[in-house]
Amino acid sequence: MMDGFGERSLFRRVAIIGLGVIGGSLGMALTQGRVVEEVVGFDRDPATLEVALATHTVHRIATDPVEAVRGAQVVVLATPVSLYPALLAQIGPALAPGTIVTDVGSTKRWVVETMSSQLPTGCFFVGGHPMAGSEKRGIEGADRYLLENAVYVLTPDEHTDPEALAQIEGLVMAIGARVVCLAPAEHDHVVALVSHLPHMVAVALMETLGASGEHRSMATMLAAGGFRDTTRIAAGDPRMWCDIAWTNREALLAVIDQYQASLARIAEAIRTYDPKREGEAATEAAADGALPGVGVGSGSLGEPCRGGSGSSSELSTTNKLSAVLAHARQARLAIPGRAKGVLPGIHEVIVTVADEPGIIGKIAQILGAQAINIADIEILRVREGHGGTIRLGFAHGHEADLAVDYLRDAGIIVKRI
Ligand SMILES: NC(=O)C1=CN([C@@H]2O[C@H](COP(=O)(O)OP(=O)(O)OC[C@H]3O[C@@H](n4cnc5c(N)ncnc54)[C@H](O)[C@@H]3O)[C@@H](O)[C@H]2O)C=CC1
Ligand SMILES: O=C(O)C(=O)Cc1ccc(O)cc1
Repeated sequence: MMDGFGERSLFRRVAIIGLGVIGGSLGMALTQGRVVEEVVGFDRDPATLEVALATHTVHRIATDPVEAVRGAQVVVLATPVSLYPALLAQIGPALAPGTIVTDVGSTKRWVVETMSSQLPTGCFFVGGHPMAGSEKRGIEGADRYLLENAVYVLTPDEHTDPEALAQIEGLVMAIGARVVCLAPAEHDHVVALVSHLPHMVAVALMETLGASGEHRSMATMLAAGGFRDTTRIAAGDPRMWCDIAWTNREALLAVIDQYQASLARIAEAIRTYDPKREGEAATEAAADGALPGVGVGSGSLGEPCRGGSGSSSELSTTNKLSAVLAHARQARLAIPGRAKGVLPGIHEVIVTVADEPGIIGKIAQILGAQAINIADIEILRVREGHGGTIRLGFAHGHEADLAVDYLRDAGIIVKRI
C-alpha cells in the first residue's frame, strides 16, 4: 500500500462517508496534512458536499457512496453508527480485496461485531473512536485541528488483521492524534463512564431545570460557570445520542445504576449531616488523602484512599458529607491534564491573565519568538472584566520550563503544574 505515491503520502485514496464534525475534521486533517494522495468524500446532504469541496475538506466529492469507495484503500464511516449496516450493504460489492474499512463511532462492541460479520471476504475492519468532538453538528462544526493531539482509540479484537491495524495506526498518527488500543467491550465500559454517563447526567440536569416551574427563567439567568460547564454537552445531537444509548445500552445502564446509588448515598449524607459533629481535623486529613475509607456508607465513591490507619467506620458515621466531598475533590484534582497518564505526557503550565484584548496573541508571540511550540491550549476560566486562566501544553518538559521563564520575564503570572 505504501508504494511511493508522493514522498509523504501513506495512502493513495481514502474515502470518507459522512462529512460532519468528525468526518469533516478528519478530511481537513488528511488533505491539509497531505497524508493521502486523494480524499474522496460522500455525504447524503448536498449542501455539505458543496461546503466540503469549497473548504478543501476533501479533494473530490462523489454523488453516491459506491462511487466514493471505488479504488479507495481505506474507507472511513463517519455517520451515526446505526446507519453503518445499510451503508456497508451498499458499498460492500464495490470494495476491492484488501480494502480496510474503519469508523469513528462512539461505541465499539456492537459496531465491531456487526461490521465484521457483514464485511466482504478479503476486506478488513478496524474499529476507531477519536476522543474529541463537540456538541456541534455538521460540517460547520468541523475543525482541522480537532483531532490533533487527541486520544484516538482503536479497538482490535482476536479477528483483527495486524497489518490492517498497523495501517490505520499509521493514518491516525499521521494526523497528529495519539493511538490507544482497547478491546471493544473495555472501550464501551470506559466511555460509558467518562462520556455516555456524563452526557445523560447533563441531560438530567437540564430536565431538572426545565421542571423547576416558576423558578426556571430566573435560574437560567443565574446559571453560572459550573452549571454551564456541566451541561454544555446536553446540546449534542439527539440522533447521535440515541444511537450511542442503543448500541451501548448494557454498559450505560450499569453505570447509570452506579450513579443513582451514588446520588442516593450523597442525599443520605446531606440528610444526616450535623455541623456540630463536624471534625475539622478529619476533613483536612481526608482532603490530604491521609484517611482511608472516605466513601459514603457501605459502598464507596470511586477507589477508597490507600494508606493511613484511621478508623473509617467512625468517619463514615460522623462525617459522611465532608468526607465524600473531600474525597471527590482529591480525586478530581488528581486527574491529570488532558491525555496524561495513558499517553506520552503533555507538559503543562497555567497562565493567569488580565482580561485584555490580544492577550492570547501576546503569549503565542512570546513563545513563538523563542521557537517554543504550544502543543495544546485550553481556556479554563474566563469572566468578562475579571481575566482568566489558560492551560498551555507542551510536548517536552524543557519547553514547559522555558515557557515559564519567558512568560514570567514578560510580567505574566505563570506556574508549572
Ligand atoms: N460529535 C462528536 O463529538 C463525536 C462523534 N463521534 C461519532 O462520529 C460519528 C459522526 O458524528 P458527527 O460527526 O458528530 O455527526 P454529524 O451530524 O456532525 O455528521 C454526520 C454526517 O453524516 C451525514 N450522513 C448521515 N447519514 C448519511 C448517509 N446515510 N450517508 C452519507 N452521509 C450521511 C450527515 O449529513 C452529516 O453530515 C458518529 O458515529 C458519532 O458517534 C465520535 C467522536 C466524537
Ligand atoms: O464535547 C465534548 O466534550 C465531548 O466529549 C464530545 C464527544 C462526544 C462523543 C464522543 O464519542 C466523544 C466526544
